[in-house]
Amino acid sequence: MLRCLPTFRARAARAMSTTPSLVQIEKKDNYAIVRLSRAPVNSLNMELLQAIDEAVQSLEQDKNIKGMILSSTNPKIFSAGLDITEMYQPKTKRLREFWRAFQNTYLRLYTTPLATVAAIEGHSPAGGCLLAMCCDSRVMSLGGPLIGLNETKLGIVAPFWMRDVMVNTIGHRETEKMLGLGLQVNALRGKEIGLIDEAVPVEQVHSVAEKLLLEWLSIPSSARKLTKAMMRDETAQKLRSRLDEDRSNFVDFCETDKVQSALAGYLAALKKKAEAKAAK
Ligand SMILES: CCCCC/C=C\CCCC/C=C/C(=O)SCCNC(=O)CCNC(=O)[C@H](O)C(C)(C)COP(=O)(O)OP(=O)(O)OC[C@H]1O[C@@H](n2cnc3c(N)ncnc32)[C@H](O)[C@@H]1OP(=O)(O)O
Repeated sequence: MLRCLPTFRARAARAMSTTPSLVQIEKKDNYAIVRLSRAPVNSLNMELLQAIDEAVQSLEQDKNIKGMILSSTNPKIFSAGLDITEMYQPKTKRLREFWRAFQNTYLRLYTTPLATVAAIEGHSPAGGCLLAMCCDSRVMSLGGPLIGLNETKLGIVAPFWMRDVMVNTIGHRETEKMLGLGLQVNALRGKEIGLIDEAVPVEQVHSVAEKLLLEWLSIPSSARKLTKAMMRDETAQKLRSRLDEDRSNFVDFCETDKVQSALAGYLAALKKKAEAKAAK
């Protein structure tokens, strides 16, 4: 048995070196930094969504961990949102499972008793914006990066629960404009409308995120958790009571010719842009 151990260790090490983790977890004293790590742009495919859900769940079960900072290994991109290739020319079974993973990740992150801060160094459109809005606070870097729910610009519609989270964050009228026009804003504008709590130079994003997290963690734990639940459970419950219906709506909507051709056009535009960038 003892002689088997090095072989087992070597195999495990080999497996780790060949299977890059989609989410990196770095534990500090009483909190963890969770870094999205799916190259090139952290687009949220089913496996990344599941990995985020599992990461948060495992931290919830660690009695030493009270909070987390959600971040990215790519300083230019927090997350490019849902992986469009999951929705384009999909297989129905996978599409349903993909949406289930998105629902689960949202519910986990929005209602986790952990204190959560999003450290947004780079772009954060659509699903990326949702992940950030699920956190208790958001810090974003000044300059180029943009954040927002841009779905309408792709010819698709965000589900009611993405809208609800935005309404809870920035209010009804700002959501009406952001969502309807598919707007993305920079950190300064984000701060003006309450989408972002702190807009700072990129090199300060992590230290300010830590400061905000420690502020949440300075509140007596049970009072903080019960208040979070009081603020968020009603919104989460709305989806929990309609999970199947929401999945069916998504699958039906996604499989329409109109949505498929909108997604084809958007993917082609992204590809063209990437090719032009590579040619420079
Ligand atoms: C009524 C009932 C309603 C039910 C629900 C119905 C519908 C569903 C709605 C669901 C809600 C949707 C949420 C979403 O999240 S949709 C995704 C929206 N995301 C975006 O629009 C972002 C698109 N990407 C970009 O804008 C840029 O890529 C960037 C993130 C700003 C990064 O720019 P840059 O660094 O210049 O990188 P590239 O553009 O060159 O991209 C590199 C490669 O990555 C590919 N890519 C980018 N984003 C995605 C994505 N979201 N999914 C898949 N792939 C993506 C890109 O094509 C490049 O690939 P290549 O290197 O192979 O060419």
